[in-house]
Amino acid sequence: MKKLFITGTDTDSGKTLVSSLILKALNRERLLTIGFKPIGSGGQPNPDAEQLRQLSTIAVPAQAANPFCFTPAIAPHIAAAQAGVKIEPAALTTHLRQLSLHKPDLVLTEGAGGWLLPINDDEYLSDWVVSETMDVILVVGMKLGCLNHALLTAKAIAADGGRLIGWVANQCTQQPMDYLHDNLSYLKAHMPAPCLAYVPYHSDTQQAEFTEDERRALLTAIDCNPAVAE
Ligand SMILES: Nc1ncnc2c1ncn2[C@@H]1O[C@H](COP(=O)(O)OP(=O)(O)OP(=O)(O)O)[C@@H](O)[C@H]1O
Ligand SMILES: C[C@H](N)[C@H](N)CCCCCC(=O)O
Ligand SMILES: [Mg+2]
Repeated sequence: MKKLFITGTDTDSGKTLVSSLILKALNRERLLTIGFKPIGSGGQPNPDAEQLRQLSTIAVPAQAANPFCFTPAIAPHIAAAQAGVKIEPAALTTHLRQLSLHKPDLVLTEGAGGWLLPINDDEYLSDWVVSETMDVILVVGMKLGCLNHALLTAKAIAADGGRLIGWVANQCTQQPMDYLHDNLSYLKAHMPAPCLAYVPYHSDTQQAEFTEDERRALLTAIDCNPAVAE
């Protein structure tokens, strides 16, 4: 079972949208997929988890797809403390193992916020991701400030011992950022992993899909040979 983790340069950078595009691309290869949002804040049920559940080929209950679910749209460790819950890495692993019993080819785990998300007073989600040896894809929300956010995140992933296999540029604002092309070129030259896709702004995100080349780049990055999967 492959374990893919989707992180972002920030909250609202486009992790759920890009996760959805990845699931759509993998589903076309008839791979068995489960979308997992272990920790979510901002709604019950969590809207991200529900979106990923709809695009997963294996159906799992809402609670299994999003075991730590908090209503207020605040940092999850604060919401957890308010609810009298402590989020611990061992529990995250238990929930992931439960999903593995469905025998998926791939579990796509969406983070919350960015790479260094506190899960309690002492621990970060990123440490659990590294301990689970997940492949990481970084979603870069293309807006002013993203160069620093993308480069810092890539540095942190490497320093933590994580495996960044690629990044996706996501035009997360309706008005494209100024000098988009120059910013993209800079990141392509300086990020330590390949750019797998550029996602333009979509007025209807449900219609969004990767191009054929992007789908192939993704399958190569996660080491899924289409010929074998078909
Ligand atoms: N390329 C895009 N085109 C149109 N809308 C977008 C695009 N990227 C992001 N959005 C919109 O911006 C909002 C934030 O995107 P998204 O929910 O994917 O971010 P996120 O990183 O998953 O946030 P969170 O940290 O809450 O999980 C959503 O309403 C989404 O539809
Ligand atoms: C509510 C929001 N959309 C996300 N679900 C949670 C973002 C947490 C960010 C924590 C932080 O880094 O400050
Ligand atoms: Mg999301």
